[in-house]
Amino acid sequence: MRTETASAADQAAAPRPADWEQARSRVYAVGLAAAPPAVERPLAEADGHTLAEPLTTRTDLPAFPTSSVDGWALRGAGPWRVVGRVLAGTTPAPLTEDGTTVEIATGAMVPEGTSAVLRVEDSTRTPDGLVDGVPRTAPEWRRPGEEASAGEELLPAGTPVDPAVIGLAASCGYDTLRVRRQPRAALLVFGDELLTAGPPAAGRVRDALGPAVPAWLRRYGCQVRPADVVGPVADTLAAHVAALRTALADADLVCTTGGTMHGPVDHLHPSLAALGADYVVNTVAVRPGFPMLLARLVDADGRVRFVAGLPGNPQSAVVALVSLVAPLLAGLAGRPMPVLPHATLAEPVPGRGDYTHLALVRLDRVAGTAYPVRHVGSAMLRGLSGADGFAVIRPDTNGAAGDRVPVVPLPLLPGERAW
Ligand SMILES: Nc1nc2c(c(=O)[nH]1)N[C@H]1C(S)=C(S)[C@@H](COP(=O)(O)OP(=O)(O)OC[C@H]3O[C@@H](n4cnc5c(N)ncnc54)[C@H](O)[C@@H]3O)O[C@H]1N2
Ligand code: MOO
Repeated sequence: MRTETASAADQAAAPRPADWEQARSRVYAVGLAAAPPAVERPLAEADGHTLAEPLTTRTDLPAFPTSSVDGWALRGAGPWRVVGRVLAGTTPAPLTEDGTTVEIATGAMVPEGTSAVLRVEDSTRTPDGLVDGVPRTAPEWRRPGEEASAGEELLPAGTPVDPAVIGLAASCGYDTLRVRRQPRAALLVFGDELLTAGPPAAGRVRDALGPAVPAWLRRYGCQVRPADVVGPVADTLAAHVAALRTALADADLVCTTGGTMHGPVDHLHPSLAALGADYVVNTVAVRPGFPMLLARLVDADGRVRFVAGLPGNPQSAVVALVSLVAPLLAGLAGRPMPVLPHATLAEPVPGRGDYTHLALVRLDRVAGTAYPVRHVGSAMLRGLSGADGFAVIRPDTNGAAGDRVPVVPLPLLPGERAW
């Protein structure tokens, strides 16, 4: 991948912005190539990780013939003489004689020799204590391998581990899973004009990204410790380089906010040059957020770390998260490239010339339509707080009502935007 990058020192202040889709593919590929080695995690700690190997079942599922009802395991024709009882969790003796039965509990192993299972509610007792009744035609037990055969692949490597996956892994015999650990991220907020408390005033704005970006990063499956959120970092090159070095010691990914341009106190590019970083992407042909960047550092021992430069305008920073950071993290976790869902535009959305336009939209999930929201300036967060994601208007096009367009979703949780 080294050929795809250019050293920070080499690139001039006005590099050619990368096409938005190409930038996404490139950062994903570079992330995948740098995915950290697999680790073993107990099932109870595996949620949110990613399968490093396919999940193959260790036994047939179910592993033994299992009664699905409470009733009677019967052999031959009835009425049947009761010769015992089998509860879940034991290996029963075979039923060897026609006309005999054992009482059986749901989940118990069906004795060898059983020809049918009769539900308790379908059974009666004869005056002399025999069991009588007519078994239902549908089988009342689960056959071994009905759900899966031993050794069968149930889920591919790269599958995000969620509670359903954890339950499946437990049911087919796993105590631990080999997973990719969650990437560790840090955040440096640049701009010592920023206020970290109270209302904005006197030319100073509140830092809106220090509190929000770590929460977005965690939703993308990163670990971000509170101590790894630092800022505002003083507006000097030395302070920027020092803060980056410290953050890079532990993190796989350091996100920075602000300073992506080339103003008098924009020190990100010179800092990357000082650290010997390569650009994976240096500016993207997207509005808003074009100054976004992703740089890579490779240690002498081959350890790879990334710096994602998020523009200072708050909505632009989020555009950079969904555009570059999300595919990078998918790659680092060994997950597939995120597939973008599509929606039908309910209203026209203008294009942005030869740049991709990411336009905040609210989705009507039932109808599959996307409504542009208001208050969407790159310095604003009001529109974002009511949006589900960004409609993608490709370069040199305008979005007309009725057009099907890709949507980059925000990593929202169930229940959010339900109002
Ligand atoms: N001469 C040019 N100037 C600018 C251009 C351009 O093309 N030519 N592009 C503009 C665009 S687009 C963006 S985006 C910004 C990117 O600037 P930086 O990443 O260098 O960010 P700053 O200059 O530090 O800040 C920009 C803006 O955002 C506010 N800000 C910064 N950090 C935060 C924060 N944590 N929370 C809330 N608001 C923040 C800051 O006060 C500025 O208003 O450059 C344009 N300039
Ligand atoms: O690209 Mo800037 O991010 O338009 O505000």
